Amino acid sequence: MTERELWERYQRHLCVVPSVGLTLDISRMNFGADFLDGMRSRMDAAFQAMDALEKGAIANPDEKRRVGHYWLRAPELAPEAELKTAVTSMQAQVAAFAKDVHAGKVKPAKAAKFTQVLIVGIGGSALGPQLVADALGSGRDAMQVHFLDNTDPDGMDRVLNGLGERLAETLAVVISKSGGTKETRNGMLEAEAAWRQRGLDFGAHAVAVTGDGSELDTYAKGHKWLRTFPMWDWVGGRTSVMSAVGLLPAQLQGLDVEGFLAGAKDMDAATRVHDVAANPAALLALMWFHAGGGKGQKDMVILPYKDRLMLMSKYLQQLVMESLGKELSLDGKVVNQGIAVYGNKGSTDQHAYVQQLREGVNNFFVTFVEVLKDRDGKSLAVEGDNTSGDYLLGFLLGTRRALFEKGRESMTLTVPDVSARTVGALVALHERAVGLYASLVNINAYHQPGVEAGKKAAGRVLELQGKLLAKLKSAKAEARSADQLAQDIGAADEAETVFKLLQHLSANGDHGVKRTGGARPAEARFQAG
Ligand SMILES: O=P(O)(O)OC[C@H]1O[C@H](O)[C@H](O)[C@@H](O)[C@@H]1O
Repeated sequence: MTERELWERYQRHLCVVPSVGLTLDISRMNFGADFLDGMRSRMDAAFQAMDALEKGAIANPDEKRRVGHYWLRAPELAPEAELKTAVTSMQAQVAAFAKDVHAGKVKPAKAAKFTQVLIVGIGGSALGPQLVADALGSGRDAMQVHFLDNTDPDGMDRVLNGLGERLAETLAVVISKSGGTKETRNGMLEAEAAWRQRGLDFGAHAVAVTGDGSELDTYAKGHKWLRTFPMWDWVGGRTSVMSAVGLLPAQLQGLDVEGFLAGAKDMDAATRVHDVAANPAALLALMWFHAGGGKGQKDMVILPYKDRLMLMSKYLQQLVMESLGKELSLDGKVVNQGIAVYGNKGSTDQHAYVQQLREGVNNFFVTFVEVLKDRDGKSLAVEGDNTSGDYLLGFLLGTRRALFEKGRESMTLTVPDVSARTVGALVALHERAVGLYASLVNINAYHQPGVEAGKKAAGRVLELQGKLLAKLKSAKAEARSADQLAQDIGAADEAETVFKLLQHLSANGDHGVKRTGGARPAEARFQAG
């Protein structure tokens, strides 16, 4: 294709969303002239399924749940008055609480004001708040936000020690839809202990966002936390950033929550239309389908040329992979669907893996994100008249061209700035694209049965550890191999897991397990100290 033809293809296919100032350019995807027409009936079915979902159909059949994240920014569209009230009342509660915190009406026991927020959550209960905080935050925010999003002890120490004295003025926001996620429970208990060590009452510094009657809800009420905010089963974790999960942290941080919701609402209006050419979510879904043959054969590389959007790939990784990575189709056939997502930011990535993108295995397509506004205020001329921002665009366009020359496909999303409106619109765009793509490939985007297997297996590992410790204590002084100990506890088939447990136990002082003997598994001996 000549540059001239490409320019014409760009203009012909450019999807423009004036309400949020976003454009989607699909001209550098190599779909044929008849692809869009050929997909029409499948796309129509996807639109219909989406319409039904928005009207309150059971769009998540396995869990028999409705899927209501679109109502979070347009409560008037909720199918029942109670749902509308639930959303508007949550929004009002969150705003009023943040206002009281900022004004010092809700205050800590031993400091004048809350100045820090510690969010404890994981997956959908952390990634949205992390994206929003990083994309929109600044040193001028009403409160500074910190995260515990894992059960890594050293990771937690780093955050809690970093807060140090400021724990006295920190508000802990523990977020878990189910209220039973172990990583979050552990983070909460570790945070509670850190407060206690400083002679502070955790409950007077803590709020929860969780489902009514969950373990976390019961704990928060039992320990007289400041309050709890609701989460509902009709909002999925990975699409919960516009529920209290994302809105409470954003309000506390002092971000433009109204703009965030309005950007999403405007994008929803643009992506609800059944006209593919005018609907950027439909086009995205179709391009994903084209690139991967409807089977996810190509990975999605997210490349925003903007530091503030660095977490977008991480956020989309969960949204896309947890939604689309499914073994079974809606009819119960084995399909092993999914699209792998990775990325970071440009131009930084040009100095890392873009080498492979241009010359290595051609198993991906890129979504470039171009942000028109460079910065607040004027820029320095760094070379001739050129600014750093001119370079950033130069690198984006240069890389895009270099990839195209080598037959590597890409799309470009162009947005005016990284404002709350824009971030809301980008989230909503991808939520809709994921839902439509799921219909195109006939899967349920709204459950995550695969996640449970790992959790159950982890439970069995900890059970095994309990038996192992009991055995080690009863057989004190006698050093035994992993194989012997596995047999002792009736788990001969699990010798490898037993060895891994012993290796970890002996590397840490918590349980007093000592290791002697050689470095290889068969040579190692373990005993209680
Ligand atoms: O919010 P929670 O119930 O604690 O869940 C946190 C996360 O963990 C689960 O394993 C799911 O895979 C995620 O979709 C969810 O967002």
